[in-house]
Amino acid sequence: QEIMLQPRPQDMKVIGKSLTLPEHVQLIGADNADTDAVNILKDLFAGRMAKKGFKVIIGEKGDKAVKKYARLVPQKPEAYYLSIDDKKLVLVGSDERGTFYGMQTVSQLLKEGNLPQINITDYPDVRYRGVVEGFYGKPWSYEDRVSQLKFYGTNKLNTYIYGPKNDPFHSSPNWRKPYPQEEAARMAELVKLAKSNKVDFVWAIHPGQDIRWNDEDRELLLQKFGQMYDLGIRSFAVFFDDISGEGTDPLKQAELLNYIDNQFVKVKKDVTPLVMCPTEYNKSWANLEKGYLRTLGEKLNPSIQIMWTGDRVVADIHRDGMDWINTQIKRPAYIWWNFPVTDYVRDHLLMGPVYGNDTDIAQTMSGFVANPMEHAEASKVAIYGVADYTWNMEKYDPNAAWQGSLKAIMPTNYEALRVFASHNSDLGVNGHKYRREESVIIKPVTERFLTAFQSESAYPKDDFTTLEREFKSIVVASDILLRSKDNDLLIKDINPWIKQFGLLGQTGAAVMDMLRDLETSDKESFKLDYSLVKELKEQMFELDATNNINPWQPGVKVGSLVLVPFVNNLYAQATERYNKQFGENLAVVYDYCPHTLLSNISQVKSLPLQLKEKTVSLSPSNEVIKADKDAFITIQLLKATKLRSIEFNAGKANLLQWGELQFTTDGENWQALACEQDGELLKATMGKESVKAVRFLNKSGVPQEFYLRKFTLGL
Ligand SMILES: CC(=O)N[C@H]1c2[nH]c(C(=O)Nc3ccccc3)c[n+]2[C@H](CO)[C@@H](O)[C@@H]1O
Repeated sequence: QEIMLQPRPQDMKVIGKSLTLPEHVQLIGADNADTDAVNILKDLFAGRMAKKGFKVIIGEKGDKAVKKYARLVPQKPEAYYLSIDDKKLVLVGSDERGTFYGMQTVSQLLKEGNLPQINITDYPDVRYRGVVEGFYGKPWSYEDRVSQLKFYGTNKLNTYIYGPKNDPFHSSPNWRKPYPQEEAARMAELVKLAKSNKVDFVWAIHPGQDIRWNDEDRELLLQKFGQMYDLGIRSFAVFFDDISGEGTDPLKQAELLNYIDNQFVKVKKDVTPLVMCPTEYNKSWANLEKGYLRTLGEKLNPSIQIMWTGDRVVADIHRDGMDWINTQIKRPAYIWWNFPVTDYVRDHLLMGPVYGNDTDIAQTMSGFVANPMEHAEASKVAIYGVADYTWNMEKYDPNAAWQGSLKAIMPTNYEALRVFASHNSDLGVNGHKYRREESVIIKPVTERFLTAFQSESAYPKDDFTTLEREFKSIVVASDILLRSKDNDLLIKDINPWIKQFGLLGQTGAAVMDMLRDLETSDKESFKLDYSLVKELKEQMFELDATNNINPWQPGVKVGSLVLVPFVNNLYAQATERYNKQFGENLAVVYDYCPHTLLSNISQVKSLPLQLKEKTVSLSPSNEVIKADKDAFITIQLLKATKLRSIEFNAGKANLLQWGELQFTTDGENWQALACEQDGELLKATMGKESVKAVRFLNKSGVPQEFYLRKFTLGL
């Protein structure tokens, strides 16, 4: 059976049949070998230690115990040589981390009391590998970080950069202040845990927005680094991203960083190379004439690492982009990869595979850290992938890593998590124009099915079965995840999304039932299923409106790229088909809308309201609308809301001669809206009031005819 290790080793050969774990194990070299590695070893072989028995020889290059094997260890940082045969286990690290990582591999190899006979020569491709907690929004909790640091140790990631934008003591103006006692103590505990997992805890400071280029601030910054050093931190970063003003001066930035490097890093001697995030941290912002990057490249001490997000703020990393930036900064860039961060799409979860970065660029970068979601556990899917990608880049397999991550995060209910994650991986429309694949397997089935259904040809029955089965698997997956004990932190954190996912599964299953009712001409069942879908959509709307409230992207979106549009489309198409087949007039609703259309015009009253991206709009009608005197068309909102815009187009340039746009704040007293007419389009001037309803009224006292081209409220 193929041995799958995480991350994938550089070279592995099975050399014989599996061994049953020997009853007696004789440790050789443990006294000098890496303590953390020896602790793992002693845990694995607990109760089997003896003076004689199966030899376990462990140590780092230079240790006497492993001298005869030293030549087999690659001359690279964090490398190890591991050999297991029927007489002995030999583990030699090029350094302590290498031995530790070798023990992580032994832990994975030991399954149900058996060990394979195997030779492994292994080392990481990328020097600094891990995570930058660098997002806007709610910082990770202490519990989150404990779980993360252990996960990094297991997955051979060696870097955690602490830089949460919303930590007041990380950024302006309180970067100058020490952490309060309790927070400092928690930080010190995390630093200890990081150390025992061979993770560099890099504390980042973000001073640029208000830093003054003077001795006082320079000393205050060194003082803060000194306080963090006293908490046990031995790795430091200075971020100059997302700032404006004096702090963006590259010469001043370089002078400050060199000063820190010379007066702190080099003086302390046990501090790792300084890391900095530049203000121009992606190619789309680079101003070559100003020479910001060139200045940093020329002036910054060579040991200082310069971070880079790629061709854009959110981008996958490619060879040409790496060659470009490395020329500019005169050193290999240290990648800050803005994935799976969702602080700009907070209503979505990104739990799909890590893919899209070139796999022939390991030698072009000094580091690669991922900026995660505020959802720490859910971010482990991507972090696991980054661990595999940065350890052995050329052999990286996105899907294998993705499947492995799901098993690592939820070993028992892995299949339920796979269903959930497969439909929650795209970001939706966003300002960075960064998208991901989603629902990859079912996507072609939905497209083929909808095309067939729309063309009124018989849809493929096996596609019907596939879709029906997928929706049922979604309902089952949601139920299993909600009750799973595999990973309480994860289930608690993404609970609203799991519930929403279950509702989506029920909605999809009910739409498929509507199609079956059409097939069997079962009108009553169709109307029941139609109502069930309407009810489920209202529940999804309600869940979306009352969870994950935030000023940026509130709500809880699931399956937004493929499944939700498919279900909405099919619901509308099936209703249209029903109305045509049975001469009925059920509202053809695409997407649930909590707001209400009121009208005394029969042609208008059953038109659906659509709610899309914070805009409520009445579906336009192609027919001529006959409006008696005092006829009205009203959009009534669920609750009084300040509006961004009101637009009305009736296909008439003289509209204001007989009609009027009005609003009410209480649903009873109406006031005229000041409007400007641009051709046929009426645009209201917005006031400060919260509006309960807007209506168009025929106040001419005589019937009028017009077209309903647009009636839209911007929320
Ligand atoms: C280096 C970096 O990406 N910095 C921040 C950052 N900055 C931006 C910007 O888009 N910044 C920006 C855009 C336009 C104008 C000023 C700043 C995105 N991000 C990340 C993703 O949202 C965010 O997590 C991160 O803290």
